[in-house]
Amino acid sequence: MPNPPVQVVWFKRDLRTHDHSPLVKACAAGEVLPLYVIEPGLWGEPDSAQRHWDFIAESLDELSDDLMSLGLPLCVVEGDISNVLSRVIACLGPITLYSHQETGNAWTFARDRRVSAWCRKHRVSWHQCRQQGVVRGLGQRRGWVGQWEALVEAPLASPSPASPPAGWKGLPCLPREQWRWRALGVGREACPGRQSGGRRAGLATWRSFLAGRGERFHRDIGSPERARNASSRLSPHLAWGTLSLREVVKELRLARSERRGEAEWGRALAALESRLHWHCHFIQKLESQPDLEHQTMHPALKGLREHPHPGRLAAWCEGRTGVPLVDAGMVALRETGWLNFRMRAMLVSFATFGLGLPWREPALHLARLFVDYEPGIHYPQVQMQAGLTGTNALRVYNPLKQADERDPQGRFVMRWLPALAGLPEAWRQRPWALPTAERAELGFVPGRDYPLPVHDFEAESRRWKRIIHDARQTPEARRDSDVLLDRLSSRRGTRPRRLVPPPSPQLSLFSEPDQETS
Ligand SMILES: Cc1cc2nc3c(=O)[nH]c(=O)nc-3n(C[C@H](O)[C@H](O)[C@H](O)COP(=O)(O)OP(=O)(O)OC[C@H]3O[C@@H](n4cnc5c(N)ncnc54)[C@H](O)[C@@H]3O)c2cc1C
Repeated sequence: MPNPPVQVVWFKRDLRTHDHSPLVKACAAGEVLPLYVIEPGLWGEPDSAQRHWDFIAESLDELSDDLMSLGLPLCVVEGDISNVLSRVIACLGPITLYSHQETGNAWTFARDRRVSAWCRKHRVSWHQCRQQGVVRGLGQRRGWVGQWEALVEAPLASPSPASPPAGWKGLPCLPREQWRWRALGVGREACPGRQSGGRRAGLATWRSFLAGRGERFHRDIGSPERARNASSRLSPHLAWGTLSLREVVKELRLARSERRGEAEWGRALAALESRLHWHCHFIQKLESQPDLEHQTMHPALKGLREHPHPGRLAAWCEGRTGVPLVDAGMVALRETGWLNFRMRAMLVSFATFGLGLPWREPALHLARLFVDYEPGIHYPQVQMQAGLTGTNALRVYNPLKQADERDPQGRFVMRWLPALAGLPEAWRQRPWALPTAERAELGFVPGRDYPLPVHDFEAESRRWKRIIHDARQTPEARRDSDVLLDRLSSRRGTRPRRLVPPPSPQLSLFSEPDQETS
């Protein structure tokens, strides 16, 4: 009689054992091999960075311990996933493959197609489960909200103890010390203030939010300084899957019912729940239109802003544009790997409108700096803030106005740009305008002690706003906007659909045999 297959659980952006449907199913089915593959192709992509790996490695460390308590080893292997799976079969015999669905970048999409073909060729069943409220192969958004609700309302899944296959030690699993401190990726800037990886750090962050620091969430998330403490800080844990979206939403709803009658908490928790919807709403956009990673979203806006301006790009990337709130944001991001939403939006808005840069290089630079880099949120957000969706109101952030509203005393700017700390409050956000008398008295020379603005960013912004506004007004552009709205928006309304969008390119992944969703 042939051996029963070994259940291989392939961990990707789901570095936990709790509420992990593929692991639960595998443990119920037989002997289990938990597998994490360090894929050189993925780490050679321009959006990868050492800080991502450092967060992942800390998370794998804990995952390994948590699996051990179920009786299972974590096998970390380096190589191409199809080769690794072939090696597993050679060593252990037939397998069944389990994983979560992934909406990653174009590289992971292509890799999943290769894995799918490999599975067909080797007659391996590949069971893929949903972990986000993202629906694979969705052509348009009607009913999407109901599907999100069904996912988060489903019970949490706990794996039972299981045994590994007897021969697993014959696999080329790397010892912990070899992967734990590995140097990988292209973005190597040190990140001393990075959030720690691992489920325990994720739970501690989440519990501290619920226990107190979240009460002012809705009031403080717009402040670059206060948002660090007031917002949930769940993003890297959701992006790398040390926490599951479902467990967070369930605990959030419980907290909402326990705090009924506490008005501030009610507003704060409702605001957070909306954002957990947006999380999946944005990832669904990339799932439905994967070329958003490389292509400008709206056809009428393609090819408009193409001049690379290498000097301006370098100044923006290095935090020396001469505009303090922009530069402080970039330095804070480099040092900590995190910024609040508004600062992220402003950095993109400044790069694309204020400096007239094409969106792609700034998007990659930010992807490498965000510890929580999540392609499905990142690229649609970048396109939106660059004014390229054609469907949203054109919103351009002026960093001087933002500074007056969000950092009026210049605390954030002083913290990240110490060169400006000695200036009186009125000039911290506009050091170029420091009067001559004060320059002598303070010994501060604009252009020497802090860069002068590289460019007339206000005039450049107005120019791009006009160009993009005009390009959106043609009948063809409006027609294209309707198609995009139908495909990518999750409005609940009954607006009649005017055009049928083309089928989703991801549909091919969904419709391959041996794939299931749950
Ligand atoms: C240009 C740009 C790029 C971005 N890139 C990323 C990215 O790569 N990864 C990422 O997780 N977020 C990204 N965001 C969204 C948002 O800024 C971050 O999720 C948020 O700042 C993370 O901090 P937090 O966990 O404390 O968020 P909270 O405000 O506490 O929100 C909780 C969770 O909700 C989700 N969320 C919050 N705001 C948004 C939003 N506007 N759109 C979609 N989901 C949201 C995130 O998963 C977040 O962790 C981007 C925003 C912009 C403008």
